Amino acid sequence: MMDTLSPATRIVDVRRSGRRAARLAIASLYAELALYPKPGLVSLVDNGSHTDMNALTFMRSLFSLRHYFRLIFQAGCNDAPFATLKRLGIEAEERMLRATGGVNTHRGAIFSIGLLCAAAGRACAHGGEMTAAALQSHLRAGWGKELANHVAPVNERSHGLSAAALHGASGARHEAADGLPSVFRTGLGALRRTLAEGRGPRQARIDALFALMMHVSDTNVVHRGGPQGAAFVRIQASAFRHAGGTASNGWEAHALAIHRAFVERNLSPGGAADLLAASCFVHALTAEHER
Ligand SMILES: CC(C)(COP(=O)(O)OP(=O)(O)OC[C@H]1O[C@@H](n2cnc3c(N)ncnc32)[C@H](O[C@H]2O[C@H](COP(=O)(O)OP(=O)(O)OP(=O)(O)O)[C@@H](O)[C@H]2O)[C@@H]1O)[C@@H](O)C(=O)NCCC(=O)NCCS
Ligand SMILES: Nc1ncnc2[nH]cnc12
Repeated sequence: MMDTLSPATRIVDVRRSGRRAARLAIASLYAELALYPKPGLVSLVDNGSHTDMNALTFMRSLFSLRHYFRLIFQAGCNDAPFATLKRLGIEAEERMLRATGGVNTHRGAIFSIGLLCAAAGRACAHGGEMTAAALQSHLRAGWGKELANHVAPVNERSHGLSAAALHGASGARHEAADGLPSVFRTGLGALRRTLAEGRGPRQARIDALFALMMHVSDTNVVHRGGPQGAAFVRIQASAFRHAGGTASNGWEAHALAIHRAFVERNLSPGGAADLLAASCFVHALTAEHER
């Protein structure tokens, strides 16, 4: 679509879009935190399988990211190189750690939702409708090659890389290198299906989380519970979904029982939680163009 806006109007439009994207990113992180029951994960009700963080830790963390998402959106508008995104991501991680007293709450979300904000900025600058397909296309066209190289960096250590080395878990790096299929296919698909069946946002987010837990190679789960823990998560998520998910009358008691089973086993699907927030972000950002 030809750009018919004047340069001054374009600048205002991009700034307004960046602020909107940042608001939606923070709102999506809060929507994930507030969802309950969420197997093994921190919510406003309890701390799940975590002794090092609670809802306040997550609130401090998401508030510390309010400028980051707007800045990385603007970097995307300017077609910034991956090195710029990486610098913004590392600076955001440092602010997150200062806000949480050193606890890793949103490292994965800084990565996945940060990349989506950059893709949104690129889509905004190139014009055209902000659809999910356009977002995924701009993510791949903008930084696909660098993300493919980001899969196994040298001289870095992390829980995710050790889970990959020890157990072959693929994690956030592979997810992004593949164009975030868990967001654009699994998470977004589950959100849309449940809403189309007439159930509300809470049920849609629960169904999306369990779909993600079934399909995602989550390095948090492998880091904490090894391959056996990962198998347990998949089996429980599959059982919930085969019982009908939130279409089943007893879904809440079933989800609560799974939450308690994960806590007993110290399991926490933090990767699936991040991807749920990322799916909620894409759904909100593209809603007006996907009718
Ligand atoms: C690419 C990075 C995310 C680094 O990835 P890597 O795997 O090397 O490093 P980790 O530190 O392990 O972070 C991975 C986090 O990503 C989330 N995650 C896991 N699996 C997936 C997946 N399949 N798809 C997407 N995301 C995934 C997950 O993050 C969430 O869980 C963490 C909280 O849970 P917890 O159990 O407490 O985690 P820990 O503290 O590690 O364990 P304990 O000590 O408590 O037992 C929290 O991070 C949530 O967000 C994984 O933890 C990226 O960070 C990177 O490369 N950064 C450098 C900057 C950069 O390049 N940025 C690019 C542009 S934005
Ligand atoms: N609610 C949550 N609990 C634990 N880890 C998480 N990672 C992202 N969201 C999380």
